Amino acid sequence: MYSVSVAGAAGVTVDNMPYSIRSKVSANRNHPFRSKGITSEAQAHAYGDLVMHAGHVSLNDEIGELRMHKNALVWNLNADTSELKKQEGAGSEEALDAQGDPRFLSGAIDFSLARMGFLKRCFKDKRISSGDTLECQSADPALLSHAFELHSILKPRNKPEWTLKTDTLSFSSVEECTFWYDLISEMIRSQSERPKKLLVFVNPYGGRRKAEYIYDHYARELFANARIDTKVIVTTYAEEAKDIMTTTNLSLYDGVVICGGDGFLNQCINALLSRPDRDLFNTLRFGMIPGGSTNTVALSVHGTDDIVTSILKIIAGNRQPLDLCKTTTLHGDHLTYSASMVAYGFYAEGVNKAEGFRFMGPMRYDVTGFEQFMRLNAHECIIRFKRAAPRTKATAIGTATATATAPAANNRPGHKQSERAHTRSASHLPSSSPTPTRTHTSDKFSHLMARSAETILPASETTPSEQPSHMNSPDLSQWMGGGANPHLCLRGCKSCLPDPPHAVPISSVRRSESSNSLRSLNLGTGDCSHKENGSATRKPKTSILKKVMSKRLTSTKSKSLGKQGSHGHSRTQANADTDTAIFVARDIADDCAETADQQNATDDDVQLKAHSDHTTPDGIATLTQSDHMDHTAITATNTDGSAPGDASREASGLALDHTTVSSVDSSRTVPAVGATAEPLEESEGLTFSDIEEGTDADGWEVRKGNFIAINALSMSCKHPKSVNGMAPFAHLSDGTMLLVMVRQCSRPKYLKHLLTVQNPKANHFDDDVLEGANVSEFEVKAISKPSVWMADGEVIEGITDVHCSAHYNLIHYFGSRPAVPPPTIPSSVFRDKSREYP
Ligand SMILES: Nc1ncnc2c1ncn2[C@@H]1O[C@H](COP(=O)(O)OP(=O)(O)OP(=O)(O)O)[C@@H](O)[C@H]1O
Repeated sequence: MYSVSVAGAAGVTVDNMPYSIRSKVSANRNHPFRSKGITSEAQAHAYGDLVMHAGHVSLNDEIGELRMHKNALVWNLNADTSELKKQEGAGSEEALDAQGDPRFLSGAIDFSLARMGFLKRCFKDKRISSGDTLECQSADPALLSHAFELHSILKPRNKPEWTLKTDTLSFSSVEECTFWYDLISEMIRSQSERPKKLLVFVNPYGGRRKAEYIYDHYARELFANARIDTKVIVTTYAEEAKDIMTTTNLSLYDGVVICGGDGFLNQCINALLSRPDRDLFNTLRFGMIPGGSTNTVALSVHGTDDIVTSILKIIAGNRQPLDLCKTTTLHGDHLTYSASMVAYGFYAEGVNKAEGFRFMGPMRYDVTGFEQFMRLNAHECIIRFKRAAPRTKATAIGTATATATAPAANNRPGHKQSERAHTRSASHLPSSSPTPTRTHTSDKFSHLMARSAETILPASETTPSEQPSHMNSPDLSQWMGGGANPHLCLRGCKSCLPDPPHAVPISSVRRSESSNSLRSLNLGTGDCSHKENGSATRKPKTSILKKVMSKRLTSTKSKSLGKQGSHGHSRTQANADTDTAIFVARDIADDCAETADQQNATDDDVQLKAHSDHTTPDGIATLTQSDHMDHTAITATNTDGSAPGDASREASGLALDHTTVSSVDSSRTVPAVGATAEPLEESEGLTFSDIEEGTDADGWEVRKGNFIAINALSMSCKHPKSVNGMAPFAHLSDGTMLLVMVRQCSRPKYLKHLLTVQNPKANHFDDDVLEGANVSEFEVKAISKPSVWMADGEVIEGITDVHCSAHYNLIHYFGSRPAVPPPTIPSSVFRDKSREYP
């Protein structure tokens, strides 16, 4: 980014020069290229030899090419570049003399709107036709050869929309002109973050089915002028983007851009993370040109769903790390990753039903939302969640740096696993995580780092006091995990954490274990999570993995027993260390199991063995990891040869059954929404009434009852109808998500809640029907009347019981947070009519 003072625009941030498009065509900043019915994006400014870019023009749906030829501007209708080249070589241009009209000749070679209108009339009158070439001599070639156009991006401080600005710079000599042209070109080239090659997927099916139009009329020209090479694929079937994403060599691209909605983006993200070389997520960026129904991700990240803003952020090469939520079954079978929202109940059912009303466009959500409201189903379930402690940049930097300076012993060859485990535990989980983080990394050091980080970090550009007064309500701290001062995720956000200095391994994606996991509950409700379907029917994990998981249970035995009153002693240090090793082992095995179905790792990979230093009284954990991150195997055996975990299950008194992973009854069908599960009284093991609300032995909080909606939001989830979003204070990259639980209530109360969500001046967390918690993990087990789950607007078929965990900075997005809060008036209410697509 460079700040260059140009004539009449002092201090403008010059971000992109090679545009050949001028926004003066339209007074409407959001649609700079639309005016008077002419969909022309052509403002070809050809100045002598310094033709910046000719670009494409469209006139009456005809595509043409503008270019300079011997000091004359040539407009060749319907000619593609190869055709032009051929013509040039053969010198066979057939010029149509348009000199008869003085308007055409008088204004030099600036094809302003009037001239485009004139050309349009010519076209209509059949004075010119497709394939004709127009030639026009410059009125003042001497002047024009000493000037060029500078195109810059304006980033207003008082609104989130970015706009284009064009300045014509004239110089007194060709030398001076060339000097500045070269200098600015060099400055632009030195912006290393700008993408050079993009893979673009256009979904002609999503939203109002205008994605192709949006891409052609907004993005194509801008990308071409910014010299970004694009491979554009307009999808022809639902899973095409996923198929291409899993087979294409993505290392050729700087980013994947979708022109569509959140569901389409979700598909591409999941496709990347399912690849063997998914480490690409460290470098590859995702971008979104809003072309779907809600475009929540673009709205939440940029603060606006303005198409031009999204495109300009891609061109500028902005990089915004995003947390993802990973959803698995309670048994750990991977389901999906989501960037914005995971929902159960009200919203998920609404989205599910809305699929049948796609022809209505975004309005389908209103229709099904109304139907949902009239039904107002509540779903009986148990929710367990682990609150995330408020994090600050300071503490995060402390842990990240502490990680980077891990003890040298871990860096020695053959100790690769320990190193990985260390990295993960220290930097990618919320600090409140009870997982086996290496707390032995000097607390004093972390403390010092935290202090120094506080000193060096720039203050947030937007302090809470600058935000609207209703955003500072002290009541809001109740759902922030207590203590944190809630503030919006704006530029310079204080809660979002800096990207760690090291690459984030995918294996940072982990879930923590707790002995009271809901999967261990056998309430006789029928496990609805195992319907045969795409992702839900993944192969069960290896028996080795089961052993390790059971091993983990064994190690937590004393804790469980303590709860039961059989043994009151606390765990020994040896046991705690074993936990660490086994936990790490389980984590790697998780990765292994996840990737096993998606790839066949080559057998000739060099295997590195890392043996855990920790020997337990009842077992040894052995890790075997290949050089390749995803080629990992793991073994764990009890010294007595028995199946690990059996003892713990017997002793704990809970019907712990982690081994059901391999004994899933795949013939089970999913209960229909609203169906009642088996009565609890007749079930084996625990009954629903045995579960108590409050905090369990693992420190997780438990809620039970009838819930209308359970939503987990990784970002503010702004929506055209909810200008602040469902979670106004959620953050893009703080490693947490906001869990929102809406209990059963009367229709008027729920209506009030829905209206409050839409009211930008109200705080819907004041509603007593709702409880919010900033969490790092949660799990839900349906008891009766099971509903459906949805991730980023895509329904997860056949799943009712899930485990979700927040994962810090898992992908990078072409975007940046806005500097200012969203306007207080919902854009949907006063939407500028000119923003509607034709
Ligand atoms: N050519 C196609 N034909 C049919 N379906 C498609 C095609 N291309 C993509 N899809 C599917 O369309 C679905 C919805 O797309 P998208 O998310 O872009 O729109 P949306 O659902 O209207 O918007 P939003 O998610 O913002 O509400 C995706 O799940 C995707 O798999």
